[in-house]
Amino acid sequence: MLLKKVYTLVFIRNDTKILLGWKKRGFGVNQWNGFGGKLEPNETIQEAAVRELKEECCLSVKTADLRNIGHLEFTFEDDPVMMDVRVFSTNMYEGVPKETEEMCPKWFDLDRIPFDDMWPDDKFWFPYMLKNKLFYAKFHYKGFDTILHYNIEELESMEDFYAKKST
Ligand SMILES: COc1nc(N)nc2c1ncn2[C@H]1C[C@H](O)[C@@H](COP(=O)(O)OP(=O)(O)OP(=O)(O)O)O1
Repeated sequence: MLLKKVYTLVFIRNDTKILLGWKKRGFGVNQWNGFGGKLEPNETIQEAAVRELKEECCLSVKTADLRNIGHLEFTFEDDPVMMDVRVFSTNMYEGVPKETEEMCPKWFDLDRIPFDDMWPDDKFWFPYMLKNKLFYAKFHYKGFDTILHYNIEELESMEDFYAKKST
């Protein structure tokens, strides 16, 4: 049986650029990614997303300005934990991105995303995000470099997706 752990993943972007962070420690170290992490007790997913963004690159966002744009599930061979990742995006934020002990932020042009230095799954679902399509994707890894199989689908509505998932 799989144990589920919920994570957030936030992308700050506008029509031409996206903010990524270079992970300096922990899971996914030495790769670019969005900003996020595990939920703390008694925290909503949106609250966790806001907190992790602030902790990792010093930007402030309001929960109401976060748009849930996708859902990712990651499993790893011989590991009973499924990572359940809620993906958010916004162009509404306050502050200037700053390096922290966990992440070093940098803006990238949307046509120059550094996929060679990112999780291998990103190249499959980023195109949905960049075209403003909602998505649900599952990836099963062997180790951290090899995707054994995956599935990705476009969604009409995140609300309908979560409503169906909970039944
Ligand atoms: C496996 O593929 C993944 N791809 C992408 N793009 N992002 C992933 C993948 N697996 C995990 N993530 C995301 C989900 C989270 O945003 C972070 C991992 O969070 P982390 O382990 O750093 O959580 P924290 O609560 O910040 O951990 P600390 O206890 O170290 O602060 O990566």
